[in-house]
This record gives sequence, C-alpha cells and structure tokens, in this order.
Amino acid sequence: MAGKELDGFHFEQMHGKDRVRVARVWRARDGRHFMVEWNVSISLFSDCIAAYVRDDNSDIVATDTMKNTVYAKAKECTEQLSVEDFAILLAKHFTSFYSQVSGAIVKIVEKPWERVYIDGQPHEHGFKLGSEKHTVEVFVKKSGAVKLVSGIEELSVLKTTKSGFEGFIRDKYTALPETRERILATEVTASWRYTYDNLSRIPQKPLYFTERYVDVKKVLMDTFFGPPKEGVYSPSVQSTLFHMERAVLSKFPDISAVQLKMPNLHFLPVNISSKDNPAIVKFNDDVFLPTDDPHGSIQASLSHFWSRM
Ligand SMILES: O=c1[nH]c(=O)c2[nH]c(=O)[nH]c2[nH]1
Repeated sequence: MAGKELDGFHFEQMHGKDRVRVARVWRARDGRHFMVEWNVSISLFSDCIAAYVRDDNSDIVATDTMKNTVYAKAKECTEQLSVEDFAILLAKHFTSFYSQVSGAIVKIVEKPWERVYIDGQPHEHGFKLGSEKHTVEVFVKKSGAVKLVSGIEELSVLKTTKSGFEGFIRDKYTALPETRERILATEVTASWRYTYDNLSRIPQKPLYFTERYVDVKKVLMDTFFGPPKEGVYSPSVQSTLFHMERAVLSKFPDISAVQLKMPNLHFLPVNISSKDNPAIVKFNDDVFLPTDDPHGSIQASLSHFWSRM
C-alpha cells in the first residue's frame, strides 16, 4: 500500500474495484467458439491523499471507470489470451494511462468452463463447469517492474490407499492410532511465482501461461498420486506437499517459488457396536465417515534462495 506521513501519523491507502465479472467469447472461422469467464479485482496505488483529507477527488480514478476498463479491454482482445496476459494488460494500462497511478495489483479467478464432448466429439459451442480454478495475481509498477503469481484453487484429490501417519508425538492427550493404511484427501490451493520481474521479460508466446498452468497442475497431480498401478506411499501430508513443491521447482526454471495449502480432510474409520452386538459395523478399511470439520491445516512454501513468494 502507498504510505505517507500525515499530521504526525503514518497513513496508507489504496482503492480499486473488486469482483468485476466478465465473459469473453471468440469465434473461430471454422465455427468453433472459445470462451472464458473471469472475476477481476483491481487495486491502484496512487497519491490521492487529498481525497481523504481535503475533500479533493481530482487525483482519483473512479472505481466505476476501472470496471468499464475491464469490459473495454476485453472487447479489444480480439485473440484468445491467457488470464495472466489479461491481468498484465490491465495492470499495464492503469500504470501507463494515468500519471497519478504508480502501481496496480490485478487479481483474477477464472471460472473452469470446459468444452463438452457429445458422442466423443468436441462440441463447437457447448461448455460445462469443471472443478478447480485458475487464479492470477499480478503487481505492476510504473517502472515496468512486475511480480507475477499464478495458482490453482479447489483442486480436490483423494487416494484410497498408500497413505499413513506414524511416529508422531504420543502423550496423555494422544488417541490417534498409528497407521500405514488410510484415505488421503485434500483440496489443494497452490500458487507459484514466475521469475519474470519486468514487463519486457514476459513471454510473448500466445497462451504461454495457460500451457504452464496445465503443466504445473499435471506435475502436482502426478506427484500426489504416483504411477497409475503402484501409486506412491505418503508418510504424511507434509511429506507429500514437500515433494509436490520440489517437483514444481525442479521442473520449471521460470518458477522461483511455490506455496501449497493442503488441508487434511479426514475419512474416519467407522466402528459401531452396542452392548448386545459388539460388531454392528466392524471397520475393515471399507466404511468411512468423511468429514471436513475439523480438518488438519497444512501449508508450506518453497523457493529458491534468491526469491520469495
Ligand atoms: O499427514 C498428517 N499430518 C499431520 O500432521 C497429522 N496430524 C494428524 O492428526 N493426522 C495427520 N496426518
């Protein structure tokens, strides 16, 4: 946030528009349609202290104008582009168009519309909603300095075996048995920072970041699940999370930091007994009670020494 000394106080401020929803359709010559739906949030850094303290709005970009700009820029994008490129384009616009604006943060969440297949054929203009969401947060300064972070939200994954948890601290409050056989389920929130630190270094290849998103998601999933037949044993959520982060950093030289949040969504063994019947239901790795309240909350970030999230 932009900070300033004011009457002996420290004052920080920023303003923007949150949750501007826009959808863009592109019609290819061969009849196929492409579409995206984006939820855009904008924050501008500008010296508009006068508006706060002197009732002078002359340095304010109206948040309504920011909203209109989203639609105007979407209209101008005549070729399909990645959510990252749209966020960068918007942030670049605000910092270059207005002398008053020194920096802009643009965050976008893309709704996971996917082309439908009917009788095995891709539909020309039919889409259905998928599950996980592609996110981006970009910070652009007037100088051209950039911080670009992409991510995934709500990637729900589960495996029914090859997971355990042993060797943890045992004390008078510990009831959890050690196990080498349990369900591992989580909803992954991932974010990763790209190395590109200036607008001039952003790759110009169309849909570069869309491809990267697909590739990062694949590496995360491949590491979580292991090979299709044998899988891979997970000694803890912590270990699996770390291996996922390591895999992303090793595979992609243009990613300098990665953060993962992986709640441990418990599937509790079901054992039901009564005085007369000690085994109404006896657990044999088959019947579970799924619950997300409460859940374990596990998160970590991994970065090269020269970078931070
Ligand atoms: O993978 C796990 N990590 C934990 O920290 C933890 N704590 C717990 O009760 N179960 C688990 N499982």
